[in-house]
Amino acid sequence: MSPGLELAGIGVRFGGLTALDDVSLTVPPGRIVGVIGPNGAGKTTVFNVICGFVAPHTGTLSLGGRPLRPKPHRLARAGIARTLQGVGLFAGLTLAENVMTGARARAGFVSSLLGAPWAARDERRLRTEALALLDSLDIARHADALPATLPYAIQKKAGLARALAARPRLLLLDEPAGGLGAEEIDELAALIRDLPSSAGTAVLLVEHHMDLVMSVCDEIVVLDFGRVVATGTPDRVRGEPAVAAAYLGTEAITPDGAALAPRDTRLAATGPADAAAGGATTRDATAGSATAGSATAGSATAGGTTAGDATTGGALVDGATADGAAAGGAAAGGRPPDPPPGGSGDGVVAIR
Ligand SMILES: Nc1ncnc2c1ncn2[C@@H]1O[C@H](COP(=O)(O)OP(=O)(O)OP(=O)(O)O)[C@@H](O)[C@H]1O
Repeated sequence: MSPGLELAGIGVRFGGLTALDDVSLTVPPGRIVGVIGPNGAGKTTVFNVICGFVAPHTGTLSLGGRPLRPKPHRLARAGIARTLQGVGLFAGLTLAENVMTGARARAGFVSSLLGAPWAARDERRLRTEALALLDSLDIARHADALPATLPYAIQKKAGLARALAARPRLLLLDEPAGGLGAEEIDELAALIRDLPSSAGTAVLLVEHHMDLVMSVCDEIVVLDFGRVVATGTPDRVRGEPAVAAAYLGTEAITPDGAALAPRDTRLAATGPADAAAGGATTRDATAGSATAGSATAGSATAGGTTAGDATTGGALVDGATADGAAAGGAAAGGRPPDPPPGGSGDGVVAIR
């Protein structure tokens, strides 16, 4: 079996801020790997590297055994599909038409553009495929409705259908549980668990909802301050002290023996930008430290080197951007306080 996604030694800096530091992870075909970590840990940056919105300064990427040099507008051709944190459907297209855009991205259909004689047949085939996908997610009855007329959970499923229509080798799921209720999340978990086995797809999931992550992932990679602090099965990761430290701010020892200070007091000046920032943290300031926060945000903004920043959205299908949805890569900002131990509002549940 050909290898799936491999990231080796990926490093990303935004000015003086180290967003990713020597991050390595593998997602074999047919497996689901989750990336978790507190706010600002670097999860979205991992996705943005894979999608080509952010260029790493160290490390290599490969997909299917070949070097991956992602171009955001050609992701589907590279075998990658991504769902967005929001929904990101095209507002003016029906659900079926939205899903058809995913299939077009895969196949590079130009027949309809050219008015080729076989265009109508191609379109019928795409629609049949789209309806089958919507049916598999139990939303085919909404095929001809516009997204805005439907409940959020159905729009989310349609976003998933559109990504699947590209028949990706790698599926990136960006906080799929966001905005869903408990019952809908259970249903989503069942769908996600079925994805790789049915198509041999490698699935990389970024999600704050721990119950979902723990229930669907074969393996979990835990990031904190841009570093991998734990990797393993859900059961193993759950018991890692470094994970508790990352989420709860307790002192802990990483698997390689390095001491981790409580998260909110950790300082790590790494370069001129930090010096200019008056020795502020290399990451977002912690809650309650307004001075460090503005200094860090200032240095990051000044040094921001991404191709995407706040406008990296809508990269679900090649050449397509949907109604302004942002796929991450937000400009530097303060790191919101982490949820309290044992769970919080906003659907975020801490490790337990
Ligand atoms: N384009 C950018 N320019 C400058 N700094 C950035 C940029 N994108 C991300 N960062 C910073 O890099 C760090 C990692 O951000 P990232 O969005 O990857 O974290 P995250 O784990 O996805 O957080 P969240 O859970 O809040 O979405 C943060 O400190 C963030 O402010």
